[in-house]
Amino acid sequence: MSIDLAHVRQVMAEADCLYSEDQVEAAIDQVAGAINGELAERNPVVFCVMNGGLIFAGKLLPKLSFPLELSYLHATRYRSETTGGELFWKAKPEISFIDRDVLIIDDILDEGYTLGAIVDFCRHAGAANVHVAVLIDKDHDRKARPDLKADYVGLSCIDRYIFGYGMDYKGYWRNAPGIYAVKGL
Ligand SMILES: O=P(O)(O)OC[C@H]1O[C@H](OP(=O)(O)OP(=O)(O)O)[C@H](O)[C@@H]1O
Ligand SMILES: Nc1nc2[nH]cnc2c(=O)[nH]1
Repeated sequence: MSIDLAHVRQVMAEADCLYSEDQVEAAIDQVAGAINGELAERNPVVFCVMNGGLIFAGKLLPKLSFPLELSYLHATRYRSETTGGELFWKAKPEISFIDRDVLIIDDILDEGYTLGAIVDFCRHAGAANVHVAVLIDKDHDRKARPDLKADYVGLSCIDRYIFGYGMDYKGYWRNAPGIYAVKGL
């Protein structure tokens, strides 16, 4: 499907900045401090959830001051759309984590279907403990499992479609240096 780049540029030009780069970086520092305080002795296997978790993981990991193993997994339900559908596994974890602590890093906890499925998968596959870090938690009452909380949350946001810092608008602007809400969404 071809995409109208002029439209993609216009979305950025008209977007509302919810968090500046400095604010996001400060939130990442806080998350790193909390993880350093709690997981330093737990020898975790860390999984970055592609694609959205990439920037957050890339910024967060160098701030973690203990040895860890890193890999990725890829589960998606938005697939460049602005509403979610069926969860689709593109890549399951390859490093064994049986009886290990697992830390999942993702960009956003929105309705929570994605993280719920990932956490269930890790638990059923034998993880001793599953910890979740998200850059941002969207505030609404449509959570799939209200009991499913992230252990580490950088920021929270209003119920709008957001992009930047790993989060896309129709596949673009994951590189935006702040967190922005699309005008009208
Ligand atoms: O809480 P939920 O409503 O399930 O949504 C959150 C998920 O949606 C996004 O992934 P997406 O499916 O867009 O894939 P992407 O990471 O490649 O952008 C995001 O990265 C989270 O993994
Ligand atoms: N880019 C982006 N991805 C999402 N996945 C779930 N919610 C969102 C959102 O608001 N923005």
